[in-house]
Parts: sequence; C-alpha cells; structure tokens
Amino acid sequence: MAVRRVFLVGPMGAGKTTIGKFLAQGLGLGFADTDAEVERRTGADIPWIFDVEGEEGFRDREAQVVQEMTTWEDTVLATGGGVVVREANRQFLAERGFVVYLHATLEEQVRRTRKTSNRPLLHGNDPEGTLRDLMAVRDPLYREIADHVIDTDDSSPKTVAQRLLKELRDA
Ligand SMILES: Nc1ncnc2c1ncn2[C@@H]1O[C@H](COP(=O)(O)OP(=O)(O)O)[C@@H](O)[C@H]1O
Ligand SMILES: O=C(O)C1=C[C@@H](OP(=O)(O)O)[C@@H](O)[C@H](O)C1
Ligand SMILES: [Mg+2]
Repeated sequence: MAVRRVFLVGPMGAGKTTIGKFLAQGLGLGFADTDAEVERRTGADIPWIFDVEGEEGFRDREAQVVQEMTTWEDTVLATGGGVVVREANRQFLAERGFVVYLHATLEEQVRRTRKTSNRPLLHGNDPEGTLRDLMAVRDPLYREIADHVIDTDDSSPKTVAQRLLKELRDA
C-alpha cells in the first residue's frame, strides 16, 4: 500500500523518533518530529517550555504544529507521547494519514527513558509510576486512532522499522 503520510504515536520510549527515521528511509519519505519542530519554533528545549509555560503551554504549541505538520505530504511524522490527550490532535492524525501505534511494555519504556533528561514528566521520583499512569489513560487513545499496531519490545529500532515496512507493504 502506498502511504504518503505516516504518523507514529505511542508512549515515551516507544521509538517514534528513532524508528521514524529508519522507516522514512525505507519508504523514501521525509522525516519530521513534532517535538523537534516545537523546539525549533520556540528556540528553547521542552524542559524549558514546561518550566516557563507549563504543560498546557507546551500542549498549545504541540497542537499548533500538529495541525500544520499533518498536512505535510510524503512524510513520516513522529509525534510526542502525549499528542493524543487533545481531541483535536487525534482528529487530525486519524483523518489525515496512516497512524501507526508503536507499542512498548512498561518495562521497556522505563529502560529506554532511564538515561534521558529531556522528558519533564519523568523528572519526578517515580518515573515508572508516571509511565504506568500515562499508559492507563493513553493506550486506549492510541488504539482509538491507530490503523496499525506494532510491538517494539524484542527488536532493535532498525528491525522494527524493517518489520513495519513489510507489514505496511502487506497491508
Ligand atoms: N526497539 C527499540 N529497542 C531498543 N531501544 C530502543 C528501541 N526504540 C527506541 N529505543 C531507544 O529508546 C530511546 C528512546 O527512543 P525515542 O525514539 O526517543 O522514543 P520516543 O520518540 O518514542 O520517545 C532511544 O535511546 C532509542 O535509541
Ligand atoms: O508523553 C508525553 O506527554 C511527552 C512525550 C515527549 O515526546 P516523546 O514521546 O518523543 O518522548 C514530549 O512530547 C514531552 O516530553 C511530553
Ligand atoms: Mg520522540
């Protein structure tokens, strides 16, 4: 199946940013990332935005780039893990492209996000508890808009991208 817009959704650490780049190469499409675009337009990193404008300020900026970037043709778009919390975002994603839910177990999410410091929501003293709570709310929202779900636990980013390429071709 020839897809021209692929949107990657899923929790922090699922691999949206990393796998997205490999997938874009394999599909011969461009790659873009809503987090990177928010930081580029703001001239500041996400922790700074959360600090100064709060999560709602970040969500407003995220919603703006989602509305624009979901119109970009021939692109694999990696989103931030919380993109699904706003209904307008879910609508744009569901209506404008092929949505892939990159699933990862809680254990893997914890393992893959442990070393990073650019995720303000995980700066507390119980990142595992936070990830668990977020999944309880968001897993149904990812599934609500997903056209395809792929498990990422037991494969490298490149292997997940290769598996996804095959599954998209067979879709
Ligand atoms: N399938 C995978 N197996 C092992 N490590 C992974 C996998 N996918 C992503 N990672 C690693 O997990 C971390 C988070 O990946 P990232 O692409 O930033 O996730 P997201 O954008 O979904 O938050 C990175 O260090 C990345 O290399
Ligand atoms: O899950 C979330 O609410 C967030 C996920 C992050 O993106 P990644 O999923 O790429 O880490 C980033 O958008 C921000 O820190 C908020
Ligand atoms: Mg990312």
